[in-house]
Amino acid sequence: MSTVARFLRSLPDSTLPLAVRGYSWLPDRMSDVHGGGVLRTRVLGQPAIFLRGPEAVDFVYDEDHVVRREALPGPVLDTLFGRGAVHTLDGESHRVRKGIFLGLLMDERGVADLQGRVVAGWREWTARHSGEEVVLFDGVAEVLAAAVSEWAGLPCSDASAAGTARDCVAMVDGFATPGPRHFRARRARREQEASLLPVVEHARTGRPGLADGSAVAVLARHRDAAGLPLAPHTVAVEILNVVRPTVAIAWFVAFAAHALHRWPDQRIALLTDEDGSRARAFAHEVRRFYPFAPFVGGLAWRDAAWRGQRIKAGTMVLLDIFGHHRDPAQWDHPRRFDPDRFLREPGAVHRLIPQGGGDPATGHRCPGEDITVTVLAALSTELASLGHTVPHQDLRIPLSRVPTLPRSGMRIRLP
Ligand code: HEM
Repeated sequence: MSTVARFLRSLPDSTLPLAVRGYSWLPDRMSDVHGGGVLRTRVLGQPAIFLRGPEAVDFVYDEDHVVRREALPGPVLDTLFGRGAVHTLDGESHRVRKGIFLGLLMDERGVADLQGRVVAGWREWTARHSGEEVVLFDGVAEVLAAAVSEWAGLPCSDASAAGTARDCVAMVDGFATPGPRHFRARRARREQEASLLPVVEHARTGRPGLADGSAVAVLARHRDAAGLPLAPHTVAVEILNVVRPTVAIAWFVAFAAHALHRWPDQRIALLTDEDGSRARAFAHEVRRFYPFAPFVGGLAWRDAAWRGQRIKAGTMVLLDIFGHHRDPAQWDHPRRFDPDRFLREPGAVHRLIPQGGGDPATGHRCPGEDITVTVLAALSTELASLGHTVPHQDLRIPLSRVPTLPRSGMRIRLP
């Protein structure tokens, strides 16, 4: 065995401390290298290297260094993304599949249509529960599930929206943790995938009223270069890759309510927003300041080097998202909640990586960023003008939990 191989084998496995300490585990352990950070360890028994810094973003999003096939562990596929998802593809097959998502999710009119449905659903929900004390996170997840289901072309009722919201939240909540939350996530995915198979079948045999441009129609009727359709299970997986992350915007909305409560001046800023720029800056700062996706990455497919660090083929290469957004080398006063940083320096938005880095058209960066920012900005503005009160509750955000939330789920009393 070579010296390098012996060194890699001797590294401690960090899976357990990572699961126990969550977001707070990594930043303390990164050692600084000029212009970035690095940590060598093992995750799930595999050699892994965590990287941080702008050049690390470029490195991780270069397919010449890092690939996705066989990179994502089974427990993440069976909960968060689904087997055969776009997240697991490389090269030409990724480009073709990603093209479907770019067309569906980055079309301006489509984004505006979804935003309109979300805001209408929100107003209806706040009116229906007027005077009640509600858990904002749960309510918003249902509003988002109903809006995105209809928008995507899924048959939808109040009851099915509640079930979709519950299952999508479970899939996100349980992907990074062992135990009951993880088993709930697996069951939620199994049940949602199974319930979508007849929907795919129906879309293929000509469901009356199904809009041609909807996610269900486009994915179900897609033909690859050889003229072959996607397997029904793959279509179900990819429909969920539209619905689930849209429901997950509820995490950011709960954080937005937390920020408006903690820094009331922000409410005034949103109420006096004339052109929507403050609301978007606020949405960006919520995505920077509050923790959500902890890291992303893949596998080094050949020996490579980053800033003098040798990376052997087969090493997991992970980009530290949480640390990136708190790095004083990249952000002035990173621990200050300051949406104006994006108004003072509009280019700062390009340093954000809460939904991955690089170019969504050519790499794995999230194609749902426009939707996320648009919906989050709209609901933040709705919250600012709602006139709700925030009852006494536990608003601490535990960093040991991934994903995390204010402990109370953010309870508010509606006017
Ligand atoms: C809650 C807000 C969201 C967060 C935090 C988020 C985060 C992410 C992250 C970290 C990635 C992985 C990037 C990588 O692998 O390098 C990703 C990919 C993806 N996201 Fe999002 N996302 C969000 C919202 C959305 C929405 C609203 C949609 C669709 C409507 C969406 C659809 C996708 C898809 C399809 C991919 C796979 C892209 C690929 O592999 O090429 N996401 N997202």
